[in-house]
Amino acid sequence: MADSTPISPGRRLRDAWAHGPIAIPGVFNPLVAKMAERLGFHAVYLSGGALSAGNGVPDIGLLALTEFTQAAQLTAQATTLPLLCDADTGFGEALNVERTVRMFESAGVAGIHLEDQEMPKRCGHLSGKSVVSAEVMVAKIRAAVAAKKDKDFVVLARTDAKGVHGFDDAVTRAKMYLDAGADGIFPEAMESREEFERFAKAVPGATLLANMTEFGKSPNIDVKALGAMGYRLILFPLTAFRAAMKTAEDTLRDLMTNGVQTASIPNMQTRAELYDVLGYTGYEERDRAYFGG
Ligand SMILES: C[C@](O)(C(=O)O)[C@H](CC(=O)O)C(=O)O
Ligand SMILES: [Mg+2]
Repeated sequence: MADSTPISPGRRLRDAWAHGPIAIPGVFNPLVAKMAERLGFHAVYLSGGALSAGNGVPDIGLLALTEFTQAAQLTAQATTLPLLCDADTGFGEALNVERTVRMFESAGVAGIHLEDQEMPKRCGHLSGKSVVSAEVMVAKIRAAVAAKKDKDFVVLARTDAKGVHGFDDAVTRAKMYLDAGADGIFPEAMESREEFERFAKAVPGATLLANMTEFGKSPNIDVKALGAMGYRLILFPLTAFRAAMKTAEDTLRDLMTNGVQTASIPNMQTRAELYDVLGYTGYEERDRAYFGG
């Protein structure tokens, strides 16, 4: 008899990168997740930076775990794609991390990344960060691995150590984090193509994530080239967010200046396009069918 167990989100994320490398776009709301699915992406990402900025606060660990998991749940429900979530520093210490993992997992998320920054954390591409000891981070990873119900739920360890203690410490930490049970490593803020390459060689065989955020310390490298270096998950955390915010500002400026939005209309998603992504007609058809029509 065929196994009817549904494939878990974590399993789907692992399967996606096994065929990888995959581009994982940050989706700053559930509608954007639907768009990404339609465009053929294999996974989507909930960025702490975008979630924070979208709610009007900087990315320094101000939003609560429940605010993250609520956004994650709505996003996961909007798409069949596996959702990778930013879990910042885990919302506390090792015991908090247990609960963090349980909450993200029950929100329907495929996996998270946890970072080794000290609070208040900041964007990994800013200077002046500090990191906790490797031992503290190892404890958090052990707690995360112990807490997951689905063995395929993905726990990636991000190290911000490169910008604090240098490249070698990032490599040492990566190895410790893998030994502690992390499924892969996110080396934050590599500063050149050569550093991305060197890191991949220093941690052979590991599942690696490359963060292609804009206006930071890393160069923008394409998915194919990063794949050839050994990276499997290529993150574009704020790409669509930054573009959308720029368009929003331009549109509001146009309206403010001209008292009418006509010039901005060509930049807009149309009503028909919106309803198409939402599957609006399907709702109407089902409603009629429930009434026997
Ligand atoms: C990946 C990241 O953690 C995020 O929240 O999206 C950020 C991205 C950014 O601020 O550019 C980070 O790299 O710290
Ligand atoms: Mg973040």
